[in-house]
Amino acid sequence: MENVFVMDHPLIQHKISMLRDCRTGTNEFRKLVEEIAVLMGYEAFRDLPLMEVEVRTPIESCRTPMISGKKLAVVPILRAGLGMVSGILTLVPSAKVGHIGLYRDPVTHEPKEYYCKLPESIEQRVVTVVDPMLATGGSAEAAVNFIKEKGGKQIKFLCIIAAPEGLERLHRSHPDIQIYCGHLDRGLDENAYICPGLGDAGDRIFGTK
Ligand SMILES: O=P(O)(O)OC[C@H]1O[C@H](OP(=O)(O)OP(=O)(O)O)[C@H](O)[C@@H]1O
Ligand SMILES: O=c1cc[nH]c(=O)[nH]1
Ligand SMILES: [Mg+2]
Repeated sequence: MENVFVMDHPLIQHKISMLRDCRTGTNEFRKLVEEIAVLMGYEAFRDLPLMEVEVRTPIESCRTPMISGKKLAVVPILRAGLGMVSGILTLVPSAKVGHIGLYRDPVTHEPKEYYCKLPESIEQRVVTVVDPMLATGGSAEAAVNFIKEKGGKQIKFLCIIAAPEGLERLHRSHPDIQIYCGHLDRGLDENAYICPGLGDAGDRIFGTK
């Protein structure tokens, strides 16, 4: 699928396996989510535009590439997406941070909005939406809808684990955005949880249940 990238890096796969393990506690889980976000961000930012700048080394002056003045924003889907923000900011520390609050209705599994605050001039930014889990795709689809309604144009979506159902829904609704998945799992169960998945990402990051 065009614009869909499933990661195959061994470090990402290894860390995802550790996340899945039900014996992995909150502290370690949170660290792993952050580390995976760094590794996924490294791949996802491959296409950031560069420009040549003049730099004087101790030897001589040269023209050398730096990230062009493109503005960046990272937008976690609350709560679980918060766990990936620090990893992305490690790579792009000057990015602005927006927040979109959504939770899944326990019966319909459709997303309910409770918060949305995005950085200014969103239309000029590369917007990286982060959420560890892409299950039915309802939350990601709604988040991208909000960002587009506010003018966002260049959007990337990063998830650690995707179900085929959610990936297809998000790609069908928003074929223009780039979707990066750490791993594509088998599918959803009757409660719309990803199988084998890792359980409830928000609860495991924040130690709630
Ligand atoms: O693709 P979907 O079917 O929409 O499911 C994925 C969403 O479910 C989880 O959030 P949850 O509703 O558990 O909220 P939380 O992060 O506050 O725990 C997850 O972090 C995604 O946002
Ligand atoms: O498996 C799932 C599905 C939705 N949200 C999660 O946190 N986990
Ligand atoms: Mg949750």
